Amino acid sequence: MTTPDAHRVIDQRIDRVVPLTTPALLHHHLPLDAALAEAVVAGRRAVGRVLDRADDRLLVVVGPCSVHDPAAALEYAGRLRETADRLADDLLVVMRVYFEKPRSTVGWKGLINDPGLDGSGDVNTGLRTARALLLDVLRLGLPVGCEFLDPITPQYIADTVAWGAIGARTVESQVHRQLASGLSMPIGMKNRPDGSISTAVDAIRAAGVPHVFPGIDVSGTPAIMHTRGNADGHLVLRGGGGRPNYDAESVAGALDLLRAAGLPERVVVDASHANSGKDHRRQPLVAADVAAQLAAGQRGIVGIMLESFLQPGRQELDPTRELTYGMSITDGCLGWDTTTEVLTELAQSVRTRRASLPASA
Ligand SMILES: O=C[C@H](O)[C@H](O)COP(=O)(O)O
Ligand SMILES: C=C(OP(=O)(O)O)C(=O)O
Repeated sequence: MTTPDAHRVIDQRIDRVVPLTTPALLHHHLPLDAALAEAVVAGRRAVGRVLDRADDRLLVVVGPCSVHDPAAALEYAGRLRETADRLADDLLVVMRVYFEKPRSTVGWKGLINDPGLDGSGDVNTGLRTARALLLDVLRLGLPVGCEFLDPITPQYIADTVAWGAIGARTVESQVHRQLASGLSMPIGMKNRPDGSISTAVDAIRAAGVPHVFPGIDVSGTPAIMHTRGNADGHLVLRGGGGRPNYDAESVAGALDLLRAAGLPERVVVDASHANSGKDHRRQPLVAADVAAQLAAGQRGIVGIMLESFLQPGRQELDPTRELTYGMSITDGCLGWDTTTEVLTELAQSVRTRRASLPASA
């Protein structure tokens, strides 16, 4: 307190302050060893090569809408690893391991914020659980993808991540654009919930250049971050404003916007969210449309995102009822069987695209 009256003006709406572990301490207890660090570097490089079309495979970011049960997420990762290996000639599979949920109004904000699923907000446990799971997924041999929402969480987990997203609700935020400019992995910028694509294009441009902003360093100390800019920014089409934007015409329009902005013409299509009207049963239809575009030779689509878990659909987080194992508590997900069918179809479409294009294209 700086003056005797400070208590009258400081933290008037803060109920409680709980110490937070530092990134360095978490890394100390849950280290990324040399082999895993090499896997992260290789994963980021592989994603970058697909984005640059030096590799003609399709990037597939697939996994639960959110992780609420690490055991179920790890079981999912084990299954995904086998499928990813089987389809590795055509698909670069990155597992969605999402711990931070941006909410339209209120709701569960993800495992880092509330690992107890009960509003108790034990962020220290959340960070520890999240990092442990990320390391486990890496050990299984899968690269991971996360959304970065809170500006300080990357110091705790970003060293494990091969692909990141800035979500639809934060893509216009300067804080998130600055953050993306310093993140070490390729970052997908979602179009805004109202469907605005130009906002995401602006975000790619903003994150592509250096910034200076206050943050924390790995020791947890406040620090002025001088970033280099992220050249691997790309657009993620997730639909919005009541309409999808995965169809060929929308994709062509988005590629035009990127070209006009002097950016690489490449998009990832999110088959979920407003592209499926949040109905998981529609994701295969979106994927089939994307597959048809690929088979017709569309090279501007470099990736797809699917929300998928062990069980299809979603369930309410209701403290009075036991949760169904392997089912989403946020947006509805494809079940495992449908996921493998969709991935197999996408791999076939990549082969068709490859066969239809000259080798040097
Ligand atoms: O991906 C998950 C949700 O779409 C996102 O967190 C927003 O959810 P909400 O609109 O239910 O808050
Ligand atoms: C919240 C998400 O997506 P969006 O930002 O597109 O709503 C998500 O992918 O989990």
